[in-house]
Amino acid sequence: MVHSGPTFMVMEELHSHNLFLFYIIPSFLFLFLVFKLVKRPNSENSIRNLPPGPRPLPLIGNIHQLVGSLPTHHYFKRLANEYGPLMHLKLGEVSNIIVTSPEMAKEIMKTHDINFCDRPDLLSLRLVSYNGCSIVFSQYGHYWRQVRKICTIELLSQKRVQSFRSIREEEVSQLVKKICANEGSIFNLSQNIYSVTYGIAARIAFGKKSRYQQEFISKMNEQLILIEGFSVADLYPSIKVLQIMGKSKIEKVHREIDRILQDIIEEHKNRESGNCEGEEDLVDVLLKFEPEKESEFLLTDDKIKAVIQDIFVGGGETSSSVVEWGMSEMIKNPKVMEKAQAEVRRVFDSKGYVDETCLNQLIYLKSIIKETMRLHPPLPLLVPKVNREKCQINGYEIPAKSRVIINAWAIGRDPKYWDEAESFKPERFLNNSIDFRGTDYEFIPFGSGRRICPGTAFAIPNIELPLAQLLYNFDWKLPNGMKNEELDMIDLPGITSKRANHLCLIPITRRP
Ligand code: HEM
Repeated sequence: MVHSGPTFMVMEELHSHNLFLFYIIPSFLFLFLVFKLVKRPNSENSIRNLPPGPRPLPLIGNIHQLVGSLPTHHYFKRLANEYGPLMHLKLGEVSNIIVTSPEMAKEIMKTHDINFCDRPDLLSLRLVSYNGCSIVFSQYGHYWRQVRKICTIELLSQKRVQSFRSIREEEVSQLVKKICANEGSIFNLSQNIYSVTYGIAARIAFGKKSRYQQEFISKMNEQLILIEGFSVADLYPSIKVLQIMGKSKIEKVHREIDRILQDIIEEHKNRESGNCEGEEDLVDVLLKFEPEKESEFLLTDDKIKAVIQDIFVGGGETSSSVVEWGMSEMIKNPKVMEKAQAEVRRVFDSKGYVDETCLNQLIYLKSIIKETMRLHPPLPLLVPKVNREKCQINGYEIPAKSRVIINAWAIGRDPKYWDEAESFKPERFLNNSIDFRGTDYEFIPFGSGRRICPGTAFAIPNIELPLAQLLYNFDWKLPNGMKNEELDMIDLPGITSKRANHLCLIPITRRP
């Protein structure tokens, strides 16, 4: 879901040497400096005992320590090695608290959870979420509770997820057919995995025959990229002119998405009056709460549009990333791949094809999926939180309204909690109760506490089914005589941790 995080998005912008950054910042820094020199000290100067962190420079704070070609979660991990699991970083004029241990994560998401349940109010996110009406970016309170409850019951429950089984099976079978047709040649698995999971999300959200599907997917991707590189204004919230200037590009894409979503809603409203029949999709479900209906809780069109985007990005982006990294790790670790293939083939050979009926028997595959999310959590920095009130954590003072970032990626690789932390060893999850439900703080790919991801039941079959199909039907090798160990595992700077380079493999169809 978009999962879009504020501060670290900004870092990606810096990595890509965004022109905006270089032209706009110098022009305003001078004015800002003068302004700050005249108007000091601010309230932050008077705060004592902040968590340790590198010394900030005037104006830019610690931004310079995060500039380079690596993703932001790598820099945060390096700095945490020096400054500890609760670290204070000043980025622009904003206080950030970076959390890098299970104990500190538990403090934030369990002990003090209710204080840390808000989200940062950022320019780009405000725009794309219709003023904070999406589940992921709404502030903690009545609206968030209601809209999350509707989605959990009506869309994300086990029963509902089960009802989407035929959609998943059809879409993944199409992928298998496409791969068969490309047997022996180089196949871009990354691209095709993303289009399958987005295809599933689109069908569940809009219904079978949406003519807008492709256009919507491509605009959403455009918006995600813009969100990632669009937050200079959010580093300097007090410079209002940056907020105004920052809007234009994202506003344009957002208007296009808005138009598509409004058309889809209108189409569904007409269909509701009896034109068409078919399975209930997400838009049908949300329209039950439109203001004309007799419901206790009402959703306007804008709110419906915000929620569709949540589900769409949540349903598409994150699951694809797990499938992509899972296949990458198995290519790099051929023994794991062989063992997984043997399991899938043993379970499904009597049937002769893979469907969802026996996915539960794939115990080793499930441990591969956990191990993949340990090393490559789709949202490496989760989704940032904000605390309403000042509080004490581990003896340090956390100022009110700090942006709190939890580095789940670094926690999953900490040798203090994991043997051979950097190695891909799915066996560690066999005969082991560690799970991603949010109570084992050394393994938190879905977050924890009140704002834990509500999409786990929805996500798991989206990951298991494609992986089982890829393992059952094909053997895989790297192109151009490349050796398994030569496959790079570089992640793209961004709020979601995709592979930087597409995974391209040669499929060989298995003929039992
Ligand atoms: C492997 C798949 C997924 C991963 C790893 C994942 C991870 C996350 C994480 C880390 C958060 C933030 C938790 C926090 O703030 O502590 C989140 C929030 C959220 N996710 Fe997911 N997610 C996945 C799939 C999905 C799916 C399939 C959906 C829906 C179809 C979904 C919908 C949401 C929503 C609506 C939120 C916002 C919750 C809130 O703020 O109350 N996610 N997800």
